[in-house]
Amino acid sequence: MGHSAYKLIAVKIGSNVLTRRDGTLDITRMSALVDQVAELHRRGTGVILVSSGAVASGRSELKLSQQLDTVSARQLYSAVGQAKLINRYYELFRDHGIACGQVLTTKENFSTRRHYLNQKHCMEVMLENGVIPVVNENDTVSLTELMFTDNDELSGLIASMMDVQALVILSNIDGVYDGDPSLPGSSLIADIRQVEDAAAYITESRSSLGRGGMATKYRIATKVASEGIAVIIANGKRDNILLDLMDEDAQVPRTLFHPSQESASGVKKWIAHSEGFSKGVIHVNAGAAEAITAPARASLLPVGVTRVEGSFDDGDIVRVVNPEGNVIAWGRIGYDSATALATVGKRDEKPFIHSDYLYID
Ligand SMILES: Nc1ncnc2c1ncn2[C@@H]1O[C@H](COP(=O)(O)OP(=O)(O)O)[C@@H](O)[C@H]1O
Ligand SMILES: N[C@@H](CCC(=O)OP(=O)(O)O)C(=O)O
Repeated sequence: MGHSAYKLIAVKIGSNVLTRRDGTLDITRMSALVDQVAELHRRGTGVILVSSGAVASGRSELKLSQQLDTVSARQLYSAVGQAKLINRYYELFRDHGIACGQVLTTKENFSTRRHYLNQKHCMEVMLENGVIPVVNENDTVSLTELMFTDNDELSGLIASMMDVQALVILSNIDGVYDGDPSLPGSSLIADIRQVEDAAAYITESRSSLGRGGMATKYRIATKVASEGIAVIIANGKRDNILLDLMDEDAQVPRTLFHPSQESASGVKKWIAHSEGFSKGVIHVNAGAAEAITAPARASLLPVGVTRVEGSFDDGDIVRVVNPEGNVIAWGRIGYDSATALATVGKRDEKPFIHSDYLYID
């Protein structure tokens, strides 16, 4: 697909793109990125921004006299920093005669289909009315154990939910390197296709402000690309980066994860990103494990289920575990937990999980 043909893209801007070395908000960089988003908007490409930077901008704003624990610091800094960040975006977009709006979300907002569709609707209304959504995690109220790994994970969920054609992840590095990027022998991998596996190259190192590092970017990028969405990792500190990425003739360094040709259904995409917030566990016997993972993809029937754990409602996401105790699939369950318990092992009952709603990793 020609890049200019993108109708809707998501752009994730990492903390370190928006902050200077001393931790202060880099307004010049922010302004340059907003100019490019505004230009794309004028050309008819819808843009959803996923912007980090709340904690970093709050931290540089406040001079505290006492030491704070991690949670207090995150809550305080993000409360102040997000206000500052969105205010900047608002003013910068207004200079272009464009309105932007704030979407603050948490992992729980993706955990039930109802919340998920509600959130999707909100962003659709914004886009239909020419408003640019600026998304971030609601760090002030997120529980530590239920947080997104980082905004890369959040941007993957948003890209998948909104059916964008491309997800651009802007970081402080040109893309994925085939070795430690700080070593002279390492070079940038320009293209990653589904069959290749570059995971071995990625180390745990990350920038001083980033949460997840390249490992989450890579994991998210391959998953999103497998859903038919192009994913580009590029350097947000490079001038004109966004417009150059959209221009096929511009030779700009980046890593492109080529999109799979098979696009997944809306429900399957939701399930694929839901592993972290499944509500229950369905243990299955060997026959059922084989049937649901076979290429023909059978539905999971009660007769193959040996045990059910957890409390869930009809329509929630559950994990499917084989007799060896490994998670082999996720799916949207067709029973609440009480009815599921009463139906375990029975014949001639409707599927626990219909094959359309089963996701095999
Ligand atoms: N193979 C690799 N290729 C590129 N970057 C890598 C690799 N392995 C580790 N990294 C690190 O990942 C960092 C980017 O991730 P992160 O710090 O989370 O950025 P962001 O704040 O933009 O999300 C790079 O600055 C780099 O130090
Ligand atoms: N929600 C946080 C983002 C933290 C985060 O994931 O940062 P990054 O790794 O730079 O994308 C903030 O706005 O500070």
